[in-house]
Amino acid sequence: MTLRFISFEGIDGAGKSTQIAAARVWLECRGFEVVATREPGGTPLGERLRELILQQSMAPDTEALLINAARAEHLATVIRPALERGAWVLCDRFADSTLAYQGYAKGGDLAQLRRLQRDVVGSTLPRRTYLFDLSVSDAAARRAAGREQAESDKFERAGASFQERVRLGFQALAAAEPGRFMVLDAGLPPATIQAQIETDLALFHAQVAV
Ligand SMILES: Nc1ncnc2c1ncn2[C@@H]1O[C@H](COP(=O)(O)OP(=O)(O)OP(=O)(O)O)[C@@H](O)[C@H]1O
Ligand SMILES: Cc1cn([C@H]2C[C@H](O)[C@@H](COP(=O)(O)O)O2)c(=O)[nH]c1=O
Repeated sequence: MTLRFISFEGIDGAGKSTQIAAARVWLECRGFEVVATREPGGTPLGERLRELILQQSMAPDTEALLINAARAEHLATVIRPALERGAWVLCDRFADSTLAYQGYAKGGDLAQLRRLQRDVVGSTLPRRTYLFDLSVSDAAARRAAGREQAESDKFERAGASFQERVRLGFQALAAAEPGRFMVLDAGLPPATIQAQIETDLALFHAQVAV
């Protein structure tokens, strides 16, 4: 059921949204339905929770529970129905972000976060995860060039050492599951990364089709 479920992960500003848009076009040109979505968010309720999660300071357990509440709604009303009708789901962040941000970067208990994840996500896990690996300074420069500071959220404002811990967290997650993760050098030009993803999607699509 999760064969066409793909997540895109990485620190803030690493280039995920840019490549999701390209992957969407690639798949749609081949006749597939694509649902491109994001976390936290992806549903009307999830987008309201996103505002709180990204802007409001809160206790660590509250944050993890709200993120997972948004995820439960997202899975029930968007992700699972899309996968069941055969659509591809391209998700801008999923459960790995919770382990990287709330776990590795904020110091949350990884075992507890994984238990919560198991309860909420069950077996609806991405079959492929593209990790956009980029230096914290390059990502910050991209964010600064791409938008006004006033639009930044609390995670982006948490500083370079926080983003560094997020990056290391993602690298640890990728090392533990090399079959699911494909680590991309997000410092390469967009067209190069797009070609790498398209090559991978072509192989991946062939496996799904048989
Ligand atoms: N490979 C790249 N090289 C240089 N700039 C890039 C590259 N990919 C994306 N960008 C630019 O960097 C900025 C951030 O890209 P994008 O929004 O795709 O990142 P993101 O990972 O989705 O960010 P966020 O996590 O903050 O939503 C944008 O201005 C985008 O045009
Ligand atoms: C899913 C998820 C997200 N976050 C953080 C990571 C980012 O800073 C924001 C989302 O912003 P983006 O522009 O959509 O990338 O939320 C988190 O801390 N934990 C999570 O599980």
